[in-house]
Amino acid sequence: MSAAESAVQKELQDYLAEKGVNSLFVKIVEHLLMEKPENPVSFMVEYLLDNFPDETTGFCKVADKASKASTNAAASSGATENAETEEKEYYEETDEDDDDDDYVDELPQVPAKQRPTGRRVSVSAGVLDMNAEVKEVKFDKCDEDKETLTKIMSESVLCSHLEPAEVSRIVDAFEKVTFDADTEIISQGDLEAEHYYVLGKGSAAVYKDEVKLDLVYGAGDGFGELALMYNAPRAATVKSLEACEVWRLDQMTFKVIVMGSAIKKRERYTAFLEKVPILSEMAPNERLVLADALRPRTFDKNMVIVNEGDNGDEFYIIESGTVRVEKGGKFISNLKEGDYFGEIALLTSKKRQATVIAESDSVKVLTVHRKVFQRVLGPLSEILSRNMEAYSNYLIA
Ligand SMILES: Nc1ncnc2c1ncn2[C@@H]1O[C@@H]2COP(=O)(O)O[C@H]2[C@H]1O
Repeated sequence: MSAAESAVQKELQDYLAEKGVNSLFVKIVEHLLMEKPENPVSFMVEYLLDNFPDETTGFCKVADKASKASTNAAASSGATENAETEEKEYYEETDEDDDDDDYVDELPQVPAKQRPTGRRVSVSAGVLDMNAEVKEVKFDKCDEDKETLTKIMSESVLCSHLEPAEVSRIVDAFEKVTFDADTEIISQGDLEAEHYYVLGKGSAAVYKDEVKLDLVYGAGDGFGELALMYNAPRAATVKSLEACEVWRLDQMTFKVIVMGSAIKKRERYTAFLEKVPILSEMAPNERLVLADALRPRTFDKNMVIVNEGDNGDEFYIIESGTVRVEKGGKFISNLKEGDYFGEIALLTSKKRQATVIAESDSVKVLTVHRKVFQRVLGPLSEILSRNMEAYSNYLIA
C-alpha cells in the first residue's frame, strides 16, 4: 500500500473511531440478531430514534406506538406459525469461513434466522419484560442446594450484572438431574439446545470433533451457554466421567434473565474493547463473545494482582488505572488502560513470570479465565504468542 493510500485509510479509520461508528454498528447488528425483527430497516430506524434522541431531533418515528405494537404482534405470531413449518431449518449457516481447524470457528456462528422456540423472547437492552411473556419455572429444593446454587450463580461470569431477585429466580428454576458415568450430557452439533447446565457433583470432560480437550468440569462449573446465547448448534460434547448430579436451567429462563444481563454487559464493554489495541484484530462478533466472558475485578493501590512464581488461571485487560510490573523485586514496566498481562501462564505451562501490582488508587481489570481463554481469545493466540517473544529476555524456564 502506498503512503498516500495508507494516509487515506488512516483518515477513514480515525473518522469511524472518532464518531463511534464501529461501536454503533456493532450495537445495531447485535440488537438485530437478538430481536430478529420482521422488518430490519424500520427496526434500525427506531433504534436510532430511541437511542439518539438528540442526534435525530427533527426526524419522525416510522410508526406510531399503535402500529408498532401491531407490527410486533404480527412478528410474534409469524414466529409461532413458522415454528411448525420451519422446524427442520432451525439454523441457517452464515456465509462465514468454516474451516474447522481455525480457532475462530470455535466461536459460535450467529445464525441468520431465529430459532422458532414458539414464542418470541424480547431481550433487547433494558426492556426485559420478564413477567409478561415467560412463565416462572420453579423446582423445589432444600436450603443447602439453594445456597450452593446462589453462590455459584452470583459468582458466575454470566450473572455478574444480575440483581439478587434475578439470581433467586434462576436458582428456583434449576432442576436436578442425574447422569450415569460415560454419558453425553450435551452432544456436539445438537440443534435442540434446551438447557444450560451447572455440575452439582461429579466431573465431565469436553470433546470437540471427538478430540478430548484439556478441560474437565467439576462441581460448580457451568456449561452449555453458547448454543443458548448465540442460537447456535452445540459447539462441543460434554460427557460425564463418573456418575454426575447436574443442575439444568430451561432455555427460556436462561435467555430472558441471563441474556438480559449479557446485553447490559456487552453494552458496557464493547466500546471499550474496540479501543484495546490487541483486540483490534478481532471481528465484532468475536469481541461480543469476549465481552460475554469477561469478569470485572477491582484492585486498590499496592494490591498484588499477579504474583511471580504462582500458578495462573486468568488473563487481564486493564480497564482503568495503572499497574507496575516487577521481576525479582526489580521494576520492569508500567501498564495502563487497554494494556494486558497474564497471558504467559495461559499460553504456556510456565508459572507467573512477574509480579503485577496496582499502582493507581484503584485499578479496574477485566479478566478471562483459563477455562474460556482459548475459546474466546483463540483468534489472538498467535499475536499474543508473538508479542510474548518481545519480553523473552525476562522469562525464566
Ligand atoms: N473449546 C470449546 N468450544 C466450544 N464449546 C466449549 C469449549 N469448551 C467448553 N465448551 C462448552 O461446551 C458446551 C457445549 O454446548 P454449548 O455449545 O451450548 O456450550 C459449550 C461450552 O459451554
